[in-house]
Amino acid sequence: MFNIVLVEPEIPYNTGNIARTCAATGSTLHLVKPLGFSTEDKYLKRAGLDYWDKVKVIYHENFQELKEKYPEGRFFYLSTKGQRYYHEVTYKPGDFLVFGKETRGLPQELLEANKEFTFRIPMLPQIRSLNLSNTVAIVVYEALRQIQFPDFI
Ligand SMILES: C[S@@+](CC[C@H](N)C(=O)[O-])C[C@H]1O[C@@H](n2cnc3c(N)ncnc32)[C@H](O)[C@@H]1O
Repeated sequence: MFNIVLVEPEIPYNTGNIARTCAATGSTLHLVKPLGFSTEDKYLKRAGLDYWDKVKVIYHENFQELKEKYPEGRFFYLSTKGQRYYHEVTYKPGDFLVFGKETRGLPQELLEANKEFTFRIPMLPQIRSLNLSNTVAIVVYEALRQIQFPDFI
């Protein structure tokens, strides 16, 4: 349905939680290397529970490689630096929702090159950022709401 892209994720239980969200929403999970953990990590597996076999996971050596694989893809970048809100996008099935690493977010040059496709989730001003796995859930469920949760119960 949607494509969730994690660029260089660092914390295994975040990626495990996100894998569970992907299983629940029929989203494909794209993991862009380098990863900050082993794919055998016990926290990664535990956070994803027994849902791992229900998720399509695709690994990419770097972000450029991923973009070249999907030349027709529509890419939306999630960052605290986005000038517009995430719910202002009109999402379509197959869209790529791109999230940054826990410590540093998405690379500055990627954000600079994609300003008009970069969106933020509103927060009170004194807060630096939301947890990565929470942002994925917020955005993918907004995207699904817009397409009216096809086949969901
Ligand atoms: C913990 S945050 C990274 C924090 C980093 N200092 C920054 O400002 O980007 C990890 C990722 O979660 C997503 N994220 C967290 N809070 C967000 C927000 N309010 N709006 C949009 N994306 C957010 C972004 O994709 C970000 O790259």
